[in-house]
Amino acid sequence: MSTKDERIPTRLYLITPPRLDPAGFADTLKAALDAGDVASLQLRLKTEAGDTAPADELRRAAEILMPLAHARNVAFIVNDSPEIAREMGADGVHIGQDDTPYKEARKIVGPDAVVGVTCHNSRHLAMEAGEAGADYVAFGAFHPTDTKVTHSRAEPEILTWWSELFELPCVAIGGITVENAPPLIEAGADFLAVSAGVWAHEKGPAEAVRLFNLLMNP
Ligand SMILES: Cc1ncc(COP(=O)(O)OP(=O)(O)O)c(N)n1
Ligand SMILES: Cc1ncsc1CCOP(=O)(O)O
Ligand SMILES: [Mg+2]
Repeated sequence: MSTKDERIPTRLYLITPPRLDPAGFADTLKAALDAGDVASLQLRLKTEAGDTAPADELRRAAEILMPLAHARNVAFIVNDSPEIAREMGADGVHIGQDDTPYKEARKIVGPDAVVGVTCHNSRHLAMEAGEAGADYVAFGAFHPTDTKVTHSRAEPEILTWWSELFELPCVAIGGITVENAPPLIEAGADFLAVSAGVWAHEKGPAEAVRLFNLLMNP
């Protein structure tokens, strides 16, 4: 087991707000991505009812926001839709347990794209996803969140368990803020997936990205 010092630093995985005007969001996104290291940006657009946003909305947002991410060497991940991920030339897709099954998603996006899988607080789901060929597993929710209705609560121990047993990266998600992030970093999260903790930060998204980076690269 690597000691904390030897570990590759945890990195930030930003999740867009669930509803946005891509043209109006562009400057906010640029400022956030310019404020510190960000590994990836997930386009996660939802209807008021919580369903995946219509394809044309995903396409328009990707057309505007993906170039901003790529210009800063930030991977662009589409949530829910492997078809849109492939069509728009995104770096990958994130799928949950109620989305396109992994094997089908992989067939659509191809072998070189990133496919991430929601595993809630389940060791079994994570081992299943890893075995199937997922590029990362995501555990959560670690804290209460208003961004998504969640039914499972994960504890930091699952990050340590995963990191000590497997090479595959693990992502922590759910209500993560600058204040509650340290135990998740210590526990072994390779990435912190954050939405409101950045976009709704009292000092603005850019400052939130700067503060998260201070935690991860002290
Ligand atoms: C990195 C990451 N982890 C988990 C999720 C949740 O995905 P899912 O369970 O499919 O729920 P929705 O986000 O689609 O509402 C995620 N999007 N990203
Ligand atoms: C998509 C998702 N999956 C589990 S919690 C969550 C919401 C993440 O957003 P926030 O960082 O605002 O809690
Ligand atoms: Mg989903």
